[in-house]
Amino acid sequence: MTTEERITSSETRIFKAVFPNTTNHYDTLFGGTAMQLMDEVAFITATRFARKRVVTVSSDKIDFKKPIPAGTIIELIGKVVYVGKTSMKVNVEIYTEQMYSYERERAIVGDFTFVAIDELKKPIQIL
Ligand SMILES: CCCCCCCCCCCCCCCC(=O)SCCNC(=O)CCNC(=O)[C@H](O)C(C)(C)COP(=O)(O)OP(=O)(O)OC[C@H]1O[C@@H](n2cnc3c(N)ncnc32)[C@H](O)[C@@H]1OP(=O)(O)O
Repeated sequence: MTTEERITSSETRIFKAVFPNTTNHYDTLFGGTAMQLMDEVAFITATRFARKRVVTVSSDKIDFKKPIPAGTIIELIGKVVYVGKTSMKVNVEIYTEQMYSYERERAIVGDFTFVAIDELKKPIQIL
């Protein structure tokens, strides 16, 4: 499989409903919860790309562009955007969808870098 094919096949999408137990006093999704979900989808994307153990080494700027209200559906999309020697960068977007209409908008975006490691937790080549 080419690197491009691996990038395409490892693209990962997760849907969640935003319930009140994940919201703050503004009735919108907690920023920390959003970041945990983003790390999770990024981790799954990186693992599906590399098919090796990976750990998060860094998260880049995360932009919270729109609030995510309780009672909406969110879609998280993880995509590998850079492959280095032992590291790779995964871009994660969160889209908000209204439950009872087709209204949809991009709410949060950020990048996460992972390093592939061996049994001794030392960096190893991604490919
Ligand atoms: C009970 C139920 C609870 C449920 C709840 C569910 C929650 C569900 C969440 C799931 C989410 C899962 C997520 C799991 C993932 C972790 O949680 S992992 C835990 C957090 N991460 C760690 O502990 C990693 C700690 N760091 C390390 O161990 C070491 O730094 C590493 C990563 C092995 C790297 O070792 P190093 O000696 O620094 O490596 P070095 O050779 O200098 O660099 C290696 C590569 O990394 C790059 N790099 C190094 N530092 C950086 C940096 N700061 N920025 C960018 N690139 C960097 C280098 O450029 C190099 O890249 P290449 O040129 O080779 O491509």
